[in-house]
Amino acid sequence: MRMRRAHSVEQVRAAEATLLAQLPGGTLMQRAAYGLSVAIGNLIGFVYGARVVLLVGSGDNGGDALYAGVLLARRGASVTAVLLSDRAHAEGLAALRRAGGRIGAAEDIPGADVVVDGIVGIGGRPGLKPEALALVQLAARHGVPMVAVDVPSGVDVDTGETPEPHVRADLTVTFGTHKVCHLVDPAAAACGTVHLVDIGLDLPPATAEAFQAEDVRSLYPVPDGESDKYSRGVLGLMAGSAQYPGAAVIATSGALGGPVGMIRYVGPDSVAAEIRAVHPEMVHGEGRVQAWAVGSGLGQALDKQAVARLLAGPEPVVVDADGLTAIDGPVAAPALLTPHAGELARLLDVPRAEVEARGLEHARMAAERFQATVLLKGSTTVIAAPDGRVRVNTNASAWLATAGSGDVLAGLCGSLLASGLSPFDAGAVGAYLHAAAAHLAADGAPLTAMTLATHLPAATRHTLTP
Ligand SMILES: NC(=O)C1=CN([C@@H]2O[C@H](COP(=O)(O)OP(=O)(O)OC[C@H]3O[C@@H](n4cnc5c(N)ncnc54)[C@H](OP(=O)(O)O)[C@@H]3O)[C@@H](O)[C@H]2O)[C@@H](O)CC1
Ligand SMILES: [K+]
Repeated sequence: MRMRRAHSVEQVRAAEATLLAQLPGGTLMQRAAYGLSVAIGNLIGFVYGARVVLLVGSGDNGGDALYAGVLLARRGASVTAVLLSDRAHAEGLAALRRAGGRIGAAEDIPGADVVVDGIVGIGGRPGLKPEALALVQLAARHGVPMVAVDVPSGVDVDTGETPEPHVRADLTVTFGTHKVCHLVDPAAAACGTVHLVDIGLDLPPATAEAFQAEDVRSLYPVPDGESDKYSRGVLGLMAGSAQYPGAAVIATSGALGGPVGMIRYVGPDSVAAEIRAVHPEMVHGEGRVQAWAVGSGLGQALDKQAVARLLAGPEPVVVDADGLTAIDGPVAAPALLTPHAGELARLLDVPRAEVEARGLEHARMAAERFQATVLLKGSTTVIAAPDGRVRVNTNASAWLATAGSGDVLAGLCGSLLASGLSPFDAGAVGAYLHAAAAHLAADGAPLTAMTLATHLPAATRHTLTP
């Protein structure tokens, strides 16, 4: 499967307007409603005799729900529409009545087989009005599956933020393209499974992209017959300390689980000895490198000037953990910064809760301010380039939240940089493979950073094998 692309509401509206001008009225809504009705049937597993409740708001989102209701009613479903506005889509409502649907109320919800959220779509503001919220909560209390039309009503479509109450769907059926809220948490978590229905929109470059295996395959630096350890790339590692020697061991493991040909460690003898005990192939001491990974576990041993020299230098550099504290302005080197929410909050001097609530916005802000690619770690990892492009990684495993997991990622991303990927590509490929390794290693149970790192080759093999 190819990259999942998300577009902004503005982009969708523009593409829709072009197409609307070429097609008979109502065609797009019919395409959307047909895809929606099929997806609803697939979710509940039957249509004939199914009890379907539509929550219908004032706009075209409600119109989609009504026309999907028409198609389901024609196939033998019992369809009721709960109208949340006296301006519900008039033609859709008339068509539903003709197909045998009726106007319903809250008491239809507890016995329903599915509730369809047509409250608001891309025209919605965040939040639900009290009446809508009560209906949504009623469905949740009775465990009735919820299908969101286009987006779960109440989320912020263009940012993935959820400042107000919103729908939590089991399935979201969207049209034409993904929206940012389908890819970026916390809204993405409220979408359930996302099903995309093609309605023929001709779209510009995406606002955000989510990598799939095929995208990783097209970028991964696979060595060829001419490769040697130097041409595959040498990674300089400035990580770990007497205080945290393990971070250097783990980052080395992450790097060796990537495509790099050799690791040079720069740091104290005692830490080098610990790395060597696990990875005898590591080389200790300065020398030519194609990229740097700095920061993991430096603790009080952090030499800000040494990090600042790398940030000013020509080689690309991954900056993680303590290394991030050396950044106070635009970075000259091609750089990939890998903060978690707390570290990004410190970098931007804003409260952590703001970064957690509005990750995409803050990752973008930092990328622009520091002229570096910013990979913000989280349940969806956001990767923002200084030119405004955004990628998100949506296949994370909750087991990844374990000590040392970030050191593995920093090493892996460094390895990808040293092999020639740009910071933006290294971030996206690194985040994807890191998560893929976590799924393999955890397999539904806890994992450690070292097991995560040792599963990188298998995760890479799975991903690179079509
Ligand atoms: N674009 C496409 O390609 C296609 C689009 N299609 C469909 O159209 C949908 C967009 O429809 P839309 O433009 O009519 O807007 P929609 O989301 O139904 O909102 C309508 C009105 O709701 C109101 N409102 C706002 N916030 C609210 C809130 N929190 N709680 C309650 N009410 C709220 C506000 O009205 P106001 O309150 O300001 O009077 C607003 O004007 C799209 O998502 C997709 O499903 C497909 O049919 C085919 C192809
Ligand atoms: K909706």
